[in-house]
Amino acid sequence: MPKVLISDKMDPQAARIFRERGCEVDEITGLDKAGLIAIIGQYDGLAIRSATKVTADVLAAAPNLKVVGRAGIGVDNVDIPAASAKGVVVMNTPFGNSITTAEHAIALMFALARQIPEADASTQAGKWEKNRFMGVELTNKTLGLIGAGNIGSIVADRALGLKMKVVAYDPFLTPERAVELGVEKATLEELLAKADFITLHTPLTDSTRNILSAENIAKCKPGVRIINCARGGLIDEVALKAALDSGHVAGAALDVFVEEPAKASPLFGTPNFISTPHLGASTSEAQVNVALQVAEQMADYLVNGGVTNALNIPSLSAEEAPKIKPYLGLAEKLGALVGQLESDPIQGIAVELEGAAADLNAKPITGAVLAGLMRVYSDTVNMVNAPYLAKERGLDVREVRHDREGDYHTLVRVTVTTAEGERSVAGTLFGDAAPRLVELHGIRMEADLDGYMLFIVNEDAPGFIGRIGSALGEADVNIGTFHLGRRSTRGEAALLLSVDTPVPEPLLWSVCNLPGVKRAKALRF
Ligand SMILES: NC(=O)c1ccc[n+]([C@@H]2O[C@H](COP(=O)([O-])OP(=O)(O)OC[C@H]3O[C@@H](n4cnc5c(N)ncnc54)[C@H](O)[C@@H]3O)[C@@H](O)[C@H]2O)c1
Ligand SMILES: O=C(O)[C@H](O)COP(=O)(O)O
Repeated sequence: MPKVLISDKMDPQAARIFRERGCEVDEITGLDKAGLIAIIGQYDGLAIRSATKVTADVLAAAPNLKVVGRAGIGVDNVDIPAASAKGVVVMNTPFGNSITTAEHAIALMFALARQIPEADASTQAGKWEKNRFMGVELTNKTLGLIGAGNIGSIVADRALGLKMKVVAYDPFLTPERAVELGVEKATLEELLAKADFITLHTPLTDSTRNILSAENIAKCKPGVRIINCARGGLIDEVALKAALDSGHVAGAALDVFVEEPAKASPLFGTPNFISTPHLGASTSEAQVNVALQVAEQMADYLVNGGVTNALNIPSLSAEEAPKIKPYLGLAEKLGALVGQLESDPIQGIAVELEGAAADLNAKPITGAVLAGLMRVYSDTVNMVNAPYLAKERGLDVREVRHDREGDYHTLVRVTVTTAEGERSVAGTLFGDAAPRLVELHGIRMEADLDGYMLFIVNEDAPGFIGRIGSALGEADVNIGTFHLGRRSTRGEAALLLSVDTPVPEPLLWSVCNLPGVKRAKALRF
């Protein structure tokens, strides 16, 4: 039974779903790095929010870990390249808290416009400072939206409802989408010059870090009010403090900080500055959404191999997963076959899909071929890290789909290129489920690739099969199945035998030395 650790505070629905889907689950929150490293080794899945940092050393201490699930959107607390290299799938829940976070941005915009937190504190202190708190209306003001993705679009919709004008800067926003959203597409410079309020809704990347730098803050309209419910690091906090002090920025509301938890900040105590402790996603509705979704997704992966909302592997819908699963088995076996057969370094690999296979998502099938191939060199390779390792090794990987109908209703062909040229193997699915080899190096041959096998290339000549049978018999190696094929009568032939026990090295040598044998390889599936 897969074992999952929930390491951040999560709605109890997550644990319930994990159990219902057949996973064992522990909830241990508040662990420091050493504490997490000490226990992570026992788990197949790790469910987190933003507090747990899944660093390379945490991953290194997690030999059984298969999936990290983020109950939320941002995955900047997960070292995705390190997870990919270790074959760990990283998933998030990209929509479950979007409305809630957009509402928090709108709430902070209102709070800034009417200085609600300061007015509240003053009133409760018995001051009744009616003349001190003069606000501004939102109606007819311009909201500058930096980032018009899921959350940004919801903010735009709500702001338009408040009769604001919305200008948006997002390099991926198409003119058509801008029209659909009812926003004016702008450059960053235009936005900074026009906006009365600016709200940030981008991830933290190299292109967005300090997008509100001292220089860009200086380009803003005097009296601008700034809201950040996305990620700390999008605003230069020191520059923001200076701009608040000078009055160039009339107010700022941050839910997120460069350093979190933000126990101290140059901004704290600044007039017209509002802060919340990363509460954007903290509503009961959003937390139920993300908890249910992350547990469903992780359990689906751990139990059925279904992949949804993964950031480092192509997704497989619940509908696709059962259809594609037998292909993954076939693809791994074909990859393992070519990986074991080739002695020369493989320079390139082509995965061709024909018939019914051509209608499927090729990425996971290619991932499985690469995993089978590279597992020959390392048993920690899987579908997740295989494409990364292949890229790292400079392997040229191609996917080809053929519309043509071949001899089989579905076919996967794997062709490898080495210094010696190209060689291919092909397989089909019998009854849409059972993987079956149907071609090996251009020779038609039907076989199950299973257990211990012996592959022999020889000259087709009378008496050869008897000699092989005797050699194996003398070494007490029992033959299970026997598959024969040849290019032409008395030409090159190939033999694929399944055997009950491993082929010992001395037997392999004596087979190689039999008259007519060109080469022989012991295989394992
Ligand atoms: N405060 C919270 O609790 C909270 C809750 C949920 C999400 N978030 C954060 O909010 C952010 C937005 O989430 P989302 O779901 O809308 O993400 P999203 O991926 O749907 O949208 C992000 C948008 O940013 C745009 N973008 C990327 N680079 C840009 C750049 N250089 N300049 C301008 N735009 C750029 C993208 O094109 C995309 O449209 C994320 O960082 C997420 O982690 C915070
Ligand atoms: O990216 C997110 O989903 C938000 O930052 C929410 O983070 P949290 O789950 O820690 O509240």
